[in-house]
Amino acid sequence: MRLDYLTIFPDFFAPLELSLPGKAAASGLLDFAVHDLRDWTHDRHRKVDDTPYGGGAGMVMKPEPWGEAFDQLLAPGATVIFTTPSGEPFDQRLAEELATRERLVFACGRYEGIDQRVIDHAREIAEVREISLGDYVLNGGEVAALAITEAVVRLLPGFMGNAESLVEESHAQGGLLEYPVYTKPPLWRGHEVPAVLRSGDHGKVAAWRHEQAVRRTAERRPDLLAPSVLDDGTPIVRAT
Ligand SMILES: COc1cc(COC(=O)c2cn[nH]c2)cc(-c2cccnc2)c1
Repeated sequence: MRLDYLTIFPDFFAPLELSLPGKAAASGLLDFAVHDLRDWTHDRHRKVDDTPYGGGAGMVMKPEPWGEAFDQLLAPGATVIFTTPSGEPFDQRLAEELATRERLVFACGRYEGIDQRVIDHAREIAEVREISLGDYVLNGGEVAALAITEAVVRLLPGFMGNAESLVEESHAQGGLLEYPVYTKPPLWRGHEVPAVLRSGDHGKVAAWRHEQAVRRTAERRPDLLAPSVLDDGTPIVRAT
């Protein structure tokens, strides 16, 4: 998989040098490049933003630098990801879908956003996904791009040392939250490890873990348990 990042803060992605296992990058499993959007400006001030048509506070990112950057980066088969509060919600299912792509180009917006024509133009030449990390506003799309990168890359074959742990993870096991986990010592500051986990009875351990996952999900994320459609397929719309 090839990953490209377009940003006015390229240093934001320095952690990728640390976090993406060196062997993976070296073994050709993964290749990435960070690009400074200002490299596609031609004025003395390397201007990337301007005032919004229609007025209003803040600045909007100009279309020209993005267009020239895309001309260079959007090889056939690329998927462009705009990280934005107005995007589709990112979840494990979407991570699994993105992990099937050959090339992801992250377009990290700043200010009040990117001129809409950039997204409209990108849709004419590539697969485009507008993705939100959550219902909050960040100053830029870089943090979301890093989070999405980590969730996707760890799903690629050969990345997780112990592929078995991927299978067991929550949001993959029928959408239940993860059960509580324990390790040595058996007693710590007056807290004991649940006896069942030390019983050696794998059946009982599995049952206990499932029960804990269901209980935790019911307490913290009842929305994950509630059906979204009626038996006849009619979508259930919940009053918020
Ligand atoms: C303040 O307005 C914004 C902020 C951001 C930064 O990203 C987030 O805040 C975010 C991302 N996932 N959850 C929140 C991006 C855009 C934007 C980007 C592209 C096209 N259009 C708009 C706009």
